[in-house]
Amino acid sequence: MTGETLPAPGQSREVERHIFDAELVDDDPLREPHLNLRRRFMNWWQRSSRVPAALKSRQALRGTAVDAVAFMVRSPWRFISAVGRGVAAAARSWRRWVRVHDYREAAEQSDKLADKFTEIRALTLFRWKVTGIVAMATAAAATVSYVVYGGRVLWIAAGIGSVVLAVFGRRKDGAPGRKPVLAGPRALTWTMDPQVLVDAFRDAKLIGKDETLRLVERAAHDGAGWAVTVDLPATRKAADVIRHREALASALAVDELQLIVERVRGRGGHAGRVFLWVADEAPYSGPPLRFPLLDAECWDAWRPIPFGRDARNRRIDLPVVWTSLIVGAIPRQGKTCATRLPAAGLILDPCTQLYVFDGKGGKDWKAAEAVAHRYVCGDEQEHAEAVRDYLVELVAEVQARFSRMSTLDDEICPESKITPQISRDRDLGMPITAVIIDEVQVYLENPTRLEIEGKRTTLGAYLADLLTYLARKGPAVGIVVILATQRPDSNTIPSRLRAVLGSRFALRVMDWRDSNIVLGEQMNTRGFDASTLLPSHKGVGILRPDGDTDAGADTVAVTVRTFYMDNGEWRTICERGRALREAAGTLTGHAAGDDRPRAIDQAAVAKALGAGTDGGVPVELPEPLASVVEYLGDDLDRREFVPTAELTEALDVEPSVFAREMGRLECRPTRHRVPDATGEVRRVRGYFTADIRAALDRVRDEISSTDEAGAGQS
Ligand SMILES: Nc1ncnc2c1ncn2[C@@H]1O[C@H](COP(=O)(O)OP(=O)(O)OP(=O)(O)O)[C@@H](O)[C@H]1O
Repeated sequence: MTGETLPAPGQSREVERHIFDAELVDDDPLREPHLNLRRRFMNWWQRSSRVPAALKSRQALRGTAVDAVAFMVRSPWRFISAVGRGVAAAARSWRRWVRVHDYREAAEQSDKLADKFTEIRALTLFRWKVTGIVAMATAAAATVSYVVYGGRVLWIAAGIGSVVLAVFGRRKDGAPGRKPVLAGPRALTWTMDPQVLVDAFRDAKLIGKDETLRLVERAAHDGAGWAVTVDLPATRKAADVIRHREALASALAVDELQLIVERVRGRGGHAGRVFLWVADEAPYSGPPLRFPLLDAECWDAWRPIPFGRDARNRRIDLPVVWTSLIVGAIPRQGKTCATRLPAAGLILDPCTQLYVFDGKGGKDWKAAEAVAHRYVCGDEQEHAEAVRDYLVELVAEVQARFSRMSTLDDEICPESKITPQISRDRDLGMPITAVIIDEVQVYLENPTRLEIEGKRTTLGAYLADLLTYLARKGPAVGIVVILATQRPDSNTIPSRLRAVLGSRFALRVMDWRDSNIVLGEQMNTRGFDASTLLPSHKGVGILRPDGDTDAGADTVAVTVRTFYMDNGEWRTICERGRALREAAGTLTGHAAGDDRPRAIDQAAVAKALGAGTDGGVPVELPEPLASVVEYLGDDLDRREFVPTAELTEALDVEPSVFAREMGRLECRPTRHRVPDATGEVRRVRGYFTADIRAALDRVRDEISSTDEAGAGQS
């Protein structure tokens, strides 16, 4: 994924060299002493600790001026609130004094309240009298002063009094009773007062009561929002702030879609440095975003394809070669539009071959017929069978490409992986080949029973096997698999297929489970849940690209509003793609009127698939059981008990969510005595492996009985 274009490193080196040369060449020797003096003065100015930091650069001066203006603007309000707090604090202190609070408390604690009662009462009465006398004396003094000197003196006295109260009531961190219980709305106040930001972090439980933040960069307006960079206290992690973004948004009184939290990596970044950006208003609204490739004459499939913009309006590009993509959403959220974006990039590269299968059977993909090497549109049996035949053809093609690649010399093929040069060399016959399937669930749910090389299966399961093979092995030889589905549930998209799809894009889905199915296990607990997107957010989804994002490996996903292309514009792209292919002589297959299937070695294909699935159809275990079984491996039989803490840490899951999901599988935790690292025996919560094995058997039984019932019906 890439953002806005930055100057190439080579360019910046060139700029540096220019400055260096200019400093060496000086043909006026008379200016030299003057220049030296100036340089030495500047050096001293920059390094001297006596010169205030604010005067050392224009930027620092501007920052200080902004701070000063903000301070002046805030001062009246801060003064009034400090006086208010001073009045409350003074009243509270007087009350404690007049009630002889300390003496009373001490007597209470030593059980001598009854003995001291008369003394305390006498003291209380005396203090009330003192209060009365002081009040009367003050009133008399005020009246006399007013009569003698006029109203001015009262104003001066009130001024001095309020300054004294303001000093008395100034906010001290952690002082009880000095903080109002009900704070006003926080939105944007944090930009003026970093203390509000610290309070928000404390309220969201991201830092402790006694901990604070270090401001790395002061809040500044950046694009359509406010940005700030802070350092967390030692031992606190930026990844946790990202995970609990929603709590922080609540503490800052903004919608979670308005808040962007990123870990700062690379130079100047570390595990505890967080960048926050808060949008001024709800992002992702406004008119649809125009697709930049509408103005491109052609495109290189190897370049990341413009996909959309994030909340900060940064362009998000999606690489498609060497990876694969799944798009999932409930109907009418912009799934087809999102899938057509990478397809458009591939169409505009005349060296790319396209297999387009539309399970919906509408006109969304009709225009692609003009460029597609293979094209199927419809949800009938014949269509599912045609898709199967073409996928088998592709699996055979992958095998053929691997064997051809093994004969290439190291110079052409250095890594036994396709390169741009190989993909464009027509003699090698390995163009980038994209399989794009919209509404893939239509084909994957096909229940027709099949027997492939003696193994009983369904047509849908066989298609899933073929796609799994293509997504797993294909990228290395230039095969790109792009799938879109309206039903991102675990029964429709088997986990063996999901596991090999590199990039994921989830538009709005029904619940967090569906979101996790598209984006990956536990992504909701890491702060990414596509079910929280709004219905009005058409084309807005969470993108989890293959590999690291610019924001680093901890920011695994980004919310993106996709570019939009209407049917007319889509048709224009397809027509342009056809013209490019005609000119390059690369129009083949369906688009060139040739739908003849290629001769295939079915046995070799079945063997390849068999090797990929360990010779049998794997049983689909529900999560988190699948992850627990995978983590424990042989320990599932060897160990007797596994502590919950060990499992939740290893699987990186929220303990409460984990307990609930395991409970649903009738697997409940118990307390058991286990020795810790020091050998001391302690009672800890966890699961007996016998219970996990029993849950595993139950799930396997359920799956096989459903399979048999399905077979019986057909
Ligand atoms: N990026 C976008 N920006 C603005 N509007 C969009 C965007 N993407 C989609 N839409 C709107 O959403 C509507 C539905 O889009 P689309 O047909 O792609 O949804 P879908 O999820 O494929 O629907 P279905 O499941 O019925 O096929 C479109 O008609 C369009 O008006």
